[in-house]
Amino acid sequence: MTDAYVALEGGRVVEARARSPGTTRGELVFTTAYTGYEESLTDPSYEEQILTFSYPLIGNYGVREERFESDRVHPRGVVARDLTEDVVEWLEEEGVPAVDKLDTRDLVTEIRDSGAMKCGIAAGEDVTEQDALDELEQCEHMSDHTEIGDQVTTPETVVYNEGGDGPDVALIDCGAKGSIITSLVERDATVHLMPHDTTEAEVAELDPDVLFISNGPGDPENFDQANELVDDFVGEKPIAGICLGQQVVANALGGETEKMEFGHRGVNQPVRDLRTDRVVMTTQNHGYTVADPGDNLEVTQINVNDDTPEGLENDELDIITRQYHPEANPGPNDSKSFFDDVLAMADETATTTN
Ligand SMILES: NC(=O)CC[C@H](N)C(=O)O
Repeated sequence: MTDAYVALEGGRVVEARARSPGTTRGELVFTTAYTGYEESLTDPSYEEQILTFSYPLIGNYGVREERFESDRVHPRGVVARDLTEDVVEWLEEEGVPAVDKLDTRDLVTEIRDSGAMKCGIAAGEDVTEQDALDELEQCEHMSDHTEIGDQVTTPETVVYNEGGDGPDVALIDCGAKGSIITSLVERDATVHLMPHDTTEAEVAELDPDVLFISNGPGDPENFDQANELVDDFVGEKPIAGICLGQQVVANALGGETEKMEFGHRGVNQPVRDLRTDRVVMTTQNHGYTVADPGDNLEVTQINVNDDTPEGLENDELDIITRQYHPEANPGPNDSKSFFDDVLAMADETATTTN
């Protein structure tokens, strides 16, 4: 019996099985990752999106809190071929609707052909096709979620590894994954996780060794204050960024971002470093990209599949950003040395100014 419906932009409705009941809406995206469902489901970058897993069986090794990237599930809904009881229980507790028993290959192919799309879901006893279409009708474009930063940021500054021997990092929380904090703390940095709307005066008072803009959901143009901070501190402090962070840094320094067709979504995205000519496999989940890096940033890494910028740098101004996720979780650890490079910029500045 059909007790769930997935309505796609354009009006097509796909039948499914309800697992975690409810109605929901969001931008329909996918991940091709075959592991790491706990990490993906707790990644704040999926806020206001519905996540489709293309790998057919999700939940086969349980749900463990130590693998979470934040303290809650962020996608508005979950779609998979088969979800295990463990995952369903978790999603029910979190109040996040989930459906399975539908052809996810077909869904992902449709997203790849038509681009990221709006989606409405209705799941549970007595729901109708119309309920899913009503949700779809109310679904907003990602770029219209102008206050999305408020939904994912820390309400106040939190300090990790206070008194550590390494540099002080002001990590501007646009929806930061926990593994970014862990990667810095493992290198003995002190991380000051600060709200996305932190002011220039607040950062100046802290006087960190590095300004780091985190990953995050939605359109980078909706993170005005993070953009301002980059503009305020460029040339004064080393600057780093991951994913949305790279996009914000580019926008702040005269570049431009744009929405991609369906984004980069998986844990096997090949990236070429143009300085060393080496290729690494990377984790990615982004729907916007830097269309023009502007005059201040050199493109040092590109995506092998479509040549889009994956790394931006300015050696003189001490800026280094990545479009992919060096912190992994999920995905390969090939580019963890990014964090060493970030902290080395801080050490160099400390040596030259002392
Ligand atoms: N993971 C991220 O930080 C995603 C960045 C941005 N929200 C995008 O979709 O492009």
